[in-house]
Amino acid sequence: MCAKKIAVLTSGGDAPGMNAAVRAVVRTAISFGMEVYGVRHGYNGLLTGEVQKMELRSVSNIIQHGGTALFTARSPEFNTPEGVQKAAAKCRELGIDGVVVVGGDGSFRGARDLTGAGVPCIGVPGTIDNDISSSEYTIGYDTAMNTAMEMIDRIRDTTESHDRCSVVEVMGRRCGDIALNTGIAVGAIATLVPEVKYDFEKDIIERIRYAQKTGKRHFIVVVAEGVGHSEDICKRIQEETGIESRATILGHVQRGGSPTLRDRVVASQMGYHAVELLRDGKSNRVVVMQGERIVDFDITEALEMPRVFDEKLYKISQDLSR
Ligand SMILES: Nc1ncnc2c1ncn2[C@@H]1O[C@H](COP(=O)(O)OP(=O)(O)O)[C@@H](O)[C@H]1O
Ligand SMILES: O=P(O)(O)OC[C@H]1O[C@](O)(COP(=O)(O)O)[C@@H](O)[C@@H]1O
Ligand SMILES: [Mg+2]
Repeated sequence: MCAKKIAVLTSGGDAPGMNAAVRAVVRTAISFGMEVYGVRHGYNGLLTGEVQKMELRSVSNIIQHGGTALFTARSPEFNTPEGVQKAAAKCRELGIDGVVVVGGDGSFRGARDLTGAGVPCIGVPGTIDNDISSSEYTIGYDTAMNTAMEMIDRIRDTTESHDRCSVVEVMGRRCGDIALNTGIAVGAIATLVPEVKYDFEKDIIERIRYAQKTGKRHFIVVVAEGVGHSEDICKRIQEETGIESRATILGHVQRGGSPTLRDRVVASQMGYHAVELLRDGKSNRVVVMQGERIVDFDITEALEMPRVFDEKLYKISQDLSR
């Protein structure tokens, strides 16, 4: 059945570009003659009925803003069989026959369960981590990496002035993509990612010593959040090399800020595609990027796809940082 009255929500960690996705869903739905509702605070809004009708102007002036105008949440109540049934009942009560969920892997599991409870859902990947295995790209990733790069460039100015070593922790719970890319972009001497086991002596100390011999006097080590222990790593570097060292955890600064052009455009394409799917009577699909094209997969199959770590990019990062 083709959806006539749809809802859109943002869920999990916010990501720059989520607003562009919401705007695209709302305006596409209206141009297809559908009614569209905005759900606040992620799945929590479906449980409490925090739902409002959206018009063309409801999404004016948000495309350039970070965060999510619909707010977001991690909802423990929804993450139970009873919670999913309660949310499905609320959708039926409101006459909502399709939901676009903008979020990460956790949110997609929720979308799969809600579809199972009778409410057709479409997932749109919005997370800075780029950890959705079925998609080459997730909304917010480009902005977050550029923010991390700019912050580390600043750290480098002061690190260089003092001939120090800076250990910088970037976000990425189970995924080293932000670390790997920013590590290359800032010329880190070592980059630690959760996908590759590291040896402290070989992968950090020996690299620093070799570069010291060739005249290098300041060092940046990038550590993914999923590897952690950046304070300890920093202390050990200072103890073993005698180089004065400082640790910085970049944290949530990476999740905020105005989305880059890439995030705004990809979010617009993905939001549009999601509404096309609901218009065509599809459900339990996730919108993804494959080879720079926007396509879709079954959510359940997409969630089972293994993540592919870019070994070649990792090798490049190793060979260039000397
Ligand atoms: N296995 C699951 N089944 C149903 N709902 C889930 C599941 N995992 C997560 N969710 C819902 O999705 C929300 C967002 O997931 P989370 O993992 O926190 O963020 P993200 O979507 O960014 O990965 C959770 O708070 C929960 O309500
Ligand atoms: O803001 P919170 O809830 O502490 O979550 C932090 C986590 O969210 C992220 O920023 C994004 O992850 P999700 O997209 O899975 O929410 C991770 O990089 C980080 O580990
Ligand atoms: Mg996640």
